[in-house]
Amino acid sequence: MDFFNSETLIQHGSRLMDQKQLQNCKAQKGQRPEKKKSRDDVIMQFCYQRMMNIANKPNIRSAFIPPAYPPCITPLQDLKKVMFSDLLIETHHRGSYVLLKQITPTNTMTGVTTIVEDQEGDVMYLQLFNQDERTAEELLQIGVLLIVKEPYLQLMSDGNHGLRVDHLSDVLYLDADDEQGQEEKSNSALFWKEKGDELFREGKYIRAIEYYTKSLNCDPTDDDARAIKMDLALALMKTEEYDYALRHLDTILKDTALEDKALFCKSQALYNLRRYEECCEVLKHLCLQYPDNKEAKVEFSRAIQRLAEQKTGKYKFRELYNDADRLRPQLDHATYSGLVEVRPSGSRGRGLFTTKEVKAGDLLLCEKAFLFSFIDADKPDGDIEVTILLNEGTNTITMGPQTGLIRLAMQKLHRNPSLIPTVTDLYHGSYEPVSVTEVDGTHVVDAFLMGRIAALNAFSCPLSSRDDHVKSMRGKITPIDRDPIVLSSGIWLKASYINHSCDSNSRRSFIGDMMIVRATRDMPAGTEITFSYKPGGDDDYNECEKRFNHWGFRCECAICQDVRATGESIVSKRKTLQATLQRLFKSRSGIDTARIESALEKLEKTYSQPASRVPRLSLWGSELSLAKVYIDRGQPQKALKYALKTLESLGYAIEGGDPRTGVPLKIRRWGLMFDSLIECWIYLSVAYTRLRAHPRLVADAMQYVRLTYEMCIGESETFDELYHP
Ligand SMILES: C[S@@+](CC[C@H](N)C(=O)[O-])C[C@H]1O[C@@H](n2cnc3c(N)ncnc32)[C@H](O)[C@@H]1O
Repeated sequence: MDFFNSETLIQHGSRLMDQKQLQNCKAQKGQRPEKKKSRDDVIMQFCYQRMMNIANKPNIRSAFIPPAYPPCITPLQDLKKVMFSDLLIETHHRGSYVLLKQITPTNTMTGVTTIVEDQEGDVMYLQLFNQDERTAEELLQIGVLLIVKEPYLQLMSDGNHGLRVDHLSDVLYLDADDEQGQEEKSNSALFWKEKGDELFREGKYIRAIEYYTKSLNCDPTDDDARAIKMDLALALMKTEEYDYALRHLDTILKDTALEDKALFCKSQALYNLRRYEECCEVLKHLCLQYPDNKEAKVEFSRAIQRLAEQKTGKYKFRELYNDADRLRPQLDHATYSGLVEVRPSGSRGRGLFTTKEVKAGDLLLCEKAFLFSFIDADKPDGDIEVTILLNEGTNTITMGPQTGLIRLAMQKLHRNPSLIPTVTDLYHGSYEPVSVTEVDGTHVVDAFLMGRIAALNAFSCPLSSRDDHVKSMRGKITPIDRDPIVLSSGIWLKASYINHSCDSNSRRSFIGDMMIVRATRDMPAGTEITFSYKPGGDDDYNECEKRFNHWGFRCECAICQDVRATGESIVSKRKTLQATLQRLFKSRSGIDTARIESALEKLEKTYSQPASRVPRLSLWGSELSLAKVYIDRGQPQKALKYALKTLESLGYAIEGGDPRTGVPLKIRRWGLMFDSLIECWIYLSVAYTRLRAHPRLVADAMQYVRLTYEMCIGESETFDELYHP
């Protein structure tokens, strides 16, 4: 089965959407669940499902996302304890909580599932979504006590009833010793520290943190407290809870015995939070105070490199490619955003604007993904897992790597709450999140808010724009026809403020999880940067109206406005002519250039506005194909004509370039940017060579090949490897 065939997946998703389960749920809403199965039957069924899941890992996992519901913001002490027998189907039990004991191992599917019992011995499925695997592995063990706040009882697809938890702060993991294992009780700080050390050595960092925290609560001496905090900070670094590590480290930095260890740990926490300036300060101090610390020197030079990238936007792109591994595309590089800032953008909300004048090709952003999820497409089909999420609230289907982003976001923010405001500030439409940010000592991150943010801000992307370009050069993929099930998806915080325009002035490209945005036009300071969210044409009136429904806006760029003003019948004539042209280019009896030229003339007549005002999206592709035909047939004059026409149709204004006069070729006004324009400029240079034009013209055309490559691929360091000048 071809997992990247989106049709198959969409059909699979639609079938699930139609499932009777949804109707059943609605019909039973508010009812008390019927007890059809005995406790043993429920446990046996679960264990069987778990065994099957382990034995034949399914390739497609699917899950329903219920209509949005807010996280619990009431402290536990104000909630009332209830039992399973009090719960009603499809109901959020506001003001209540259930105390549960885990009685089976876990089964990991789209969420983590286990069987729990309440204090009356009734059993039920518990489904925890957005949990990370490490927490599930370390904390969810048979015998563990949990509290689920404001429980939500669902009818599951297999007919069983289950508690569903989406928000991480709605589950509290109790200390099992509170209710059992009394022999483990101790008031000795060192007893708990030793237990923590043991768990740390076993790599069970979450539990080690639990024990170090217990140890600190047992009134250790000042010296012991500092040592425990150091161990705690090291465990927190392992679980990527850098904010919390910093909090503890700051209290022990005065301890001379621990200072270098604590400073080093602090520098690493700051580095991981991408606070490079502060990180450099700490490492500078550390290197001065402890000149023998070799590791600190290495880290200092790494942090200095990041800071330089952040400040200057100078990257060694070759290094980025070397670092970007198919299996580890997350790169260790800093974000540069020196020429842009977020400002209000009228009816478009906020947008990203230039702060200085920029030239076509200038680097506007080189941004490290905040979140990144990918599928290794080189795996055999049988090993690829695809998740499909069916959203009952918005009636939408999400699949592929984007489905992992919500879980990643929840975990990252849960571990590092200092990052929450930047993420929750991203556009989330009309979704209204709860205003409480902390409850029961835990930060509240709304899973449905993250869902909206991911849906409206995530971009799908290739793992390398350059590799894609090479593949498309070899005819393996056509960028425009790319299957919508792409292989990676991420959220880039700054780039999330870039609004869409079909008539855009920038291009984004990717190396691993770094997004590179370059200007494709000369722009004065204060220009709003736009790029295209979704490729589209100007030959489908209805599509033009609906293309951005997902994002909740209608594009008002010059191209879309012109499609509307042109009217449905002329616009659909474009489609017919485009189909004719495609047929003519594919004709087995040979390409009839006269007929192609005549169809192109007719197509040109469907446009009433000059191309400099409204680029002609239906025209340029065929003009470029015709230029290639003329190059192949040794007719350089005609090739030159159609290559120049291609540029003109995309809104470019070209000066000079006449092979007879040799007046230098210069772009007076930049138009729309597409990868295929690299080819277009190559045809121009070939045509000039064959026409024996002044060598300056060949050089001018080649200079634009390089610049176009830089805009589309993100860098020009690798240009010469592909295109020898
Ligand atoms: C990724 S966000 C872009 C930043 C957003 N404007 C903000 O205020 O944070 C996408 C949202 O921006 C708005 N948007 C983007 N392009 C637009 C356009 N051309 N016209 C109107 N709204 C647009 C839509 O609301 C869309 O859902």
